[in-house]
Amino acid sequence: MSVVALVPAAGRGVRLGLSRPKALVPVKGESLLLRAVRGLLGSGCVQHVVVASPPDQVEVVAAELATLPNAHVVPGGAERTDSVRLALGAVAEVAPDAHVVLVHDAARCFTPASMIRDVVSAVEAGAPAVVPVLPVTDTIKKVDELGVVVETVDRAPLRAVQTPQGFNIDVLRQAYASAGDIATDDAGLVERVGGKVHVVEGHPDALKITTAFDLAVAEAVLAAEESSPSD
Ligand SMILES: Nc1ccn([C@@H]2O[C@H](COP(=O)(O)OP(=O)(O)OP(=O)(O)O)[C@@H](O)[C@H]2O)c(=O)n1
Ligand SMILES: C[C@](O)(CO)[C@H](O)COP(=O)(O)O
Repeated sequence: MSVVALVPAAGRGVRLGLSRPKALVPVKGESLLLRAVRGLLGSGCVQHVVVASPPDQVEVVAAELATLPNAHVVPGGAERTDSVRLALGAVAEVAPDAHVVLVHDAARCFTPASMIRDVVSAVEAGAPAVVPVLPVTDTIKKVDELGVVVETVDRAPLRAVQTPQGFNIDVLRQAYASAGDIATDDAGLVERVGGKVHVVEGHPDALKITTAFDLAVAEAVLAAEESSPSD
């Protein structure tokens, strides 16, 4: 039995605004993707990784990961969900004995190993689906189409969701087979087919690098971790 991680990395990074796909953008000389995949394989609980690459960059991405054993590359799709679906389709060949599947954004490349292990452990303990979460710290308001506040939402039960998200592999396959096409995260598809999604504690270091500001934050996180490694 093995754990396989799917890494959707086929996005263009429009909000980051650089000339290359976001996953290939370097932070201190190493790409987000290389850092993310090495983090998964180095966590000690992931045996295989399937990366969904920008379709026109498959060879570049394969070369980027050439030093990592058990990292496989497939062409991604137009939306994140399409990329995950394509990577999931490769699992039967790449890791036929997989019982747990993680889905992890290349853009969350500083995720602590302990958080990856927590997600895997929760699935192995019997949860069909697991997401790491953080409490919401801002006040949250609903606004109408005119930009007027209609409600202040009680934030106590709200959580911001990170990746890796972990699944019993049959549960994720069933969700992708029957839940329809678009969701902003993979657990959302499981929810749609009535599956129970459990939570574990997330971590601020698992931020999703989306904007130039996030990239600057990532540089700072890396500098801090290099000066006092915790994992
Ligand atoms: N068609 C897509 C779109 C996104 N992703 C991946 O999904 C993750 C989360 O998406 P996001 O952070 O929004 O990345 P981008 O889509 O690249 O960003 P943007 O929306 O700014 O273009 C990223 O690792 C991204 O590469 C993907 O594999 N396939
Ligand atoms: C999957 C995700 O990272 C969970 O927070 C997030 O939903 C991805 O959203 P994006 O709009 O594709 O960046």
